[in-house]
Amino acid sequence: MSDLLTRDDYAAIAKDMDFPRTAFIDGKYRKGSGTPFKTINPATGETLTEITSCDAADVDFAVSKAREAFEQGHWSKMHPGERKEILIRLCKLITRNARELAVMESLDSGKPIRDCVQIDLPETIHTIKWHAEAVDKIYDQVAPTGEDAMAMILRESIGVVAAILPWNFPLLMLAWKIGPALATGNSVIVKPAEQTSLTALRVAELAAEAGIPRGVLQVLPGDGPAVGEPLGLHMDVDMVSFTGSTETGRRFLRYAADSNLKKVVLECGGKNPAIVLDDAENLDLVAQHVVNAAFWNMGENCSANSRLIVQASVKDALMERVTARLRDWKTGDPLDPQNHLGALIDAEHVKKVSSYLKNKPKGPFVEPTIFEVDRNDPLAHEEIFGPILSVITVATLDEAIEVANDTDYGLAASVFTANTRKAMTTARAIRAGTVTVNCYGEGDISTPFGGYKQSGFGGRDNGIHAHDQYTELKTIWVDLSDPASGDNVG
Ligand SMILES: NC(=O)C1=CN([C@@H]2O[C@H](COP(=O)(O)OP(=O)(O)OC[C@H]3O[C@@H](n4cnc5c(N)ncnc54)[C@H](O)[C@@H]3O)[C@@H](O)[C@H]2O)C=CC1
Ligand code: BAL
Repeated sequence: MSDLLTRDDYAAIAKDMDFPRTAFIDGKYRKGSGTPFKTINPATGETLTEITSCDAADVDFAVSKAREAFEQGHWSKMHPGERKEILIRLCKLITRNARELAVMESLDSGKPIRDCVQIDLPETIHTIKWHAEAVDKIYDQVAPTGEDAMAMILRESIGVVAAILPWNFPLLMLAWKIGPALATGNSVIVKPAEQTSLTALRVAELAAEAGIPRGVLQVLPGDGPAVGEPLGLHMDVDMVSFTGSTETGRRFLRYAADSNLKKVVLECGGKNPAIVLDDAENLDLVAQHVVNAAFWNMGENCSANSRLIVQASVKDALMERVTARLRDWKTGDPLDPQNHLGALIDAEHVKKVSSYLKNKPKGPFVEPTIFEVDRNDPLAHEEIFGPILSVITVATLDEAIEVANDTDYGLAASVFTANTRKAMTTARAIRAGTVTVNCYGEGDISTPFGGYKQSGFGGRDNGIHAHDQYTELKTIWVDLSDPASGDNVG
């Protein structure tokens, strides 16, 4: 907590804050043509500011500017080392403004300030920097053609990318998308979630200050139908990279099918299991991981371990420790650094999460809740996206794996056991993009993140694998055979 200020300090920063109110298009703040909408502080219900929504005409204009920038090549054809320098300059500007951005993120999303300061901001900066630093160290390939030819396999920027963002990690998801997409030379149009547009707009302003050419990074606030749909259907958008619900992800596949077959990469929901076997060591530590995995970010996290699958003989001992650990996790004012849980994103989401609870919360603050359920209970299957943990007791390892895989999702999982062979066979048996052993996490920036089954489609965020999303492969085949031999024809 040493890097945290007091609640009063954060409130003072919030009081003096200027919020963006318009889109960021073609290198400057510009009013969209749509209707203004309120951006609300979920913790207080107060209006932070009104933002002018964009509409389909603004999408057309931004796409034309993105295309123009891409064709001109001031960014797309810039030496990768120079792109790296500019992105690192952006990271320095974000660092310089980190305190303001952390408070803005907390006010706009209800996330606890301690997480914004200690996780979201440092991870955002680290992500952009990592991709920037990687991009001038990647070599293309030469295929094993034999002596008579030389075939080069090159990666080329894909063109105009639309990044559609969720509200649960506004800055970090922005970084997961723009880090690799900009590093690889694309023009990017960001559509933030309508609940949380502020920090993306501010970062676009900082990107211009850092030297990213106009049209290369644009931010278009507005809701799904106003901005997301026209981007998804646009004939001159080459790719959509989306994070959000599986339902909306499906729409983007339809938009692509109904327009130009743009590439679509989806990172969607999860109902992720944590399996605790009876030989798990250090149950105090396991309990810490279980609590963090289920309740971090109010459970508004696609990779939350919202199902705990525990072997019967160890269940009581574990649950005692989980309950004890939870006593330290306080819920309340997001600007108070003592609180681990802040406010849920909006009234509609509070209503959805509350529908699973007997004691209805009075406001946006929902206390962590644990249910012991049967494996067929809806609580064991539906993505709630709130601070609710469903505990399912099993007898054997085989049953644990069967229950873990009994879901439409396949984003992440954790397994706790002292036995390496069991850990590895379980990790392999679980159909999920990330499996952590004796810990909870999403890996780090060096490891790909994304889902099996209905948790994802088409690619991975993070790691060098993310660069695959934002590049096309081109083969250049050169005939080296002797023209006099005639072997090079037909
Ligand atoms: N990372 C994740 O896995 C996330 C999952 N969710 C899940 O989705 C549920 C609903 O949350 P929402 O905010 O409604 O998520 P959503 O998936 O509808 O929203 C994500 C993004 O898609 C855009 N969008 C929505 N409808 C659209 C449409 N018709 N066409 C184009 N773009 C559209 C939104 O404006 C936002 O930018 C949550 O309760 C949670 O279960 C929500 C956010 C993130
Ligand atoms: N946990 C990072 C991705 C997401 O929740 O949207």
